[in-house]
Amino acid sequence: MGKDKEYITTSSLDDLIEKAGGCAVVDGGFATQLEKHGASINDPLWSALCLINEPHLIKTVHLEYLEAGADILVSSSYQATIPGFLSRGLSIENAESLLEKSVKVAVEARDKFWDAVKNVPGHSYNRALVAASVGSYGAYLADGSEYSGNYGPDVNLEKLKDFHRRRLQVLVEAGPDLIAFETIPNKLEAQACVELLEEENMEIPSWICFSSVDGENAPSGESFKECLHVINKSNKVKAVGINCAPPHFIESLICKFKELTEKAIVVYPNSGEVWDGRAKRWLPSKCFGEENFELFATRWRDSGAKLIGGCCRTTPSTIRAISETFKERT
Ligand SMILES: C[S+](C)CC[C@H](N)C(=O)O
Ligand SMILES: N[C@@H](CCS)C(=O)O
Ligand SMILES: [Zn+2]
Repeated sequence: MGKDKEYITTSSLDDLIEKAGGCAVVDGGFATQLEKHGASINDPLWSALCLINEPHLIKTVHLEYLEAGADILVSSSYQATIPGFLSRGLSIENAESLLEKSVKVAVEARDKFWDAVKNVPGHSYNRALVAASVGSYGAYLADGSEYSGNYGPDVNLEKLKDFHRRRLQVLVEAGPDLIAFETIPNKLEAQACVELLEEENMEIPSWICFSSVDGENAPSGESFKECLHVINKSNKVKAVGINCAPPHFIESLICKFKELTEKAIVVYPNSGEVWDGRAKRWLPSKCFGEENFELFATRWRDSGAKLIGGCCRTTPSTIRAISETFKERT
């Protein structure tokens, strides 16, 4: 009986973590790697502009992260939203089809890569999972508010649920393995995500990641204790953590999260550079260089994180270093 229950509640995400030796590797900055290929994304749609202008680059970037050893690909939909696309003159049908495309391209890249490597003797890859990226409302606003959590007095729970609902439905219909809520900056939006997962009866696992600008709290100033209290009530959320925050915040946040939740912990920090939302550019990190990333990643793994990768300004070389370091130790 105990075994049956265990079997039934095991998700594809748990399986992957186990196959990866206890800690799976998430990919790195999608937008960052697009830019390395010359994509211009200084735009309110940011990385989602590529879905319109340069869709061929999306698959290239996904394949580069797979080749580097990513166990999980995060799709190109972070800043892809129906209102965002409508404001560019696209129809609802076109907007939805671009959302669908963001997942399908990632699935195609995963399948192509896996077909090529699965029978190669001695290969060290896992069949990757595709996470549909759901960026925060602040990402859509394109004013840097995913790092402040300040949505103003007019944004309430229902408005956030309305904003996320249709996009989530379309992304999930396209067939990802999981849902990745990214850079959630406040408790209200975490609540909206949790309620939507229940109301829409989502059957694939989700993770919810917060940003953090002080290394202790959500960007809104609300404590992670409050934020995780909301998330712990949901069985649909399988992992919770931090993305796109500086790497030197991560170890202590993992320790904090371990006290606040039984869920798996996911961390994929940025390079430590700081986003200037007005100028739309990254400002240099004061105390972090990319060369340290895999050493930090080992400490995050030893602290108990089960999903580790990179966010903005990290690249396939960051992910390769993490993947190789982890594989040496398993
Ligand atoms: C993760 S941030 C660097 C993405 C871009 C931001 N939402 C903006 O549009 O300004
Ligand atoms: N995964 C996103 C960034 C999240 S902050 C992207 O690179 O498009
Ligand atoms: Zn990021």
